Amino acid sequence: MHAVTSGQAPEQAHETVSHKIAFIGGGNMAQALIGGLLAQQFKAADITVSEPVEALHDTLRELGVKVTTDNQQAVHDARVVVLAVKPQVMALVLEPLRDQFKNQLIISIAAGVTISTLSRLLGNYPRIVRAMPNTPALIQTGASGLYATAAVETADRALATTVLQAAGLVLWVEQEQQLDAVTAVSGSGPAYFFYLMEAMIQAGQDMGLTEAQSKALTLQTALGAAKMAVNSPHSPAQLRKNVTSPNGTTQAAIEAMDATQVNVHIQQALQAAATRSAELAIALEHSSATVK
Ligand SMILES: NC(=O)C1=CN([C@@H]2O[C@H](COP(=O)(O)OP(=O)(O)OC[C@H]3O[C@@H](n4cnc5c(N)ncnc54)[C@H](O)[C@@H]3O)[C@@H](O)[C@H]2O)C=CC1
Ligand SMILES: O=C(O)[C@@H]1CCC=N1
Repeated sequence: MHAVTSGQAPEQAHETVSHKIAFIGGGNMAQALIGGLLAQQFKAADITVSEPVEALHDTLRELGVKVTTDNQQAVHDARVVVLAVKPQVMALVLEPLRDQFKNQLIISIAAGVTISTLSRLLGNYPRIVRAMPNTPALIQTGASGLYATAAVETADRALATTVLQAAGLVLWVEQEQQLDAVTAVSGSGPAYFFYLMEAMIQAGQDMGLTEAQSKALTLQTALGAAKMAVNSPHSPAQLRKNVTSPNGTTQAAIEAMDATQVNVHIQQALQAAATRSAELAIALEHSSATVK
């Protein structure tokens, strides 16, 4: 795995980029990515979202983008098409689009849907990049893993990098299978930190803080720890040791976590995410039917 680019908002943030981008699906992840694009160098007028759920249209229109329910219309003039629907409906969504792609770069963000499945569903269309972003894209603090076959040209790779870089860190992987690990670590990753926050907020309340107090302390601590880990020359392991005074309170907490093998459980949880990503790939590989 190698980094093509890293860091947060790109340096050229205020230059306008004029590429027509169509999103098929306007749900959570599409909205997060659009938030990143709009905060960077992309124009709302160049973005079209096709979303069948009318209840989402007002939210999408508030972003300033064009909204439609017609997937074919959305992709027609686009330079980039982002497939942002659930893996389980990808086959149904792509079937009517099969003959609609001429020069568009397709970026699929669907977990576990392989390039070969996408290409097959689109009649061997070659210009496809798979990406696995995450929801902090909304605040340009996302992390995306990208993969494309050797058939995808440098210019298309660069364009995919530009689009996803508007959301934060971009890493290209050299093997498609590595996207299962990316999905487990960063795609689903925000949920693990939110889970830890939930548990810490509850623990603070159980020990006598109000919910507001416990939440404020937990969130600021998460922010501080993340910023330290990103900016420090030391590893997370060293930073943890720095907090841990001999026979102190942190040692008591870490010993309690080690006693119940919290680290092993976290590794098992990420493995479950990667396994599910691989399962989706297998289920969709030969089928055009929906998958559970
Ligand atoms: N939510 C997350 O944190 C991440 C999600 N992903 C991937 O992004 C994709 C979308 O996930 P979410 O945004 O969370 O789901 P979501 O359910 O919020 O959004 C999917 C949208 O697709 C729309 N849709 C359904 N059928 C459609 C059709 N025929 N044509 C156009 N749109 C249609 C739905 O109405 C829905 O609004 C999934 O494939 C997921 O694996 C990837 C990275 C992170
Ligand atoms: O839970 C999911 O399937 C999606 C993919 C990564 C994050 N959310």
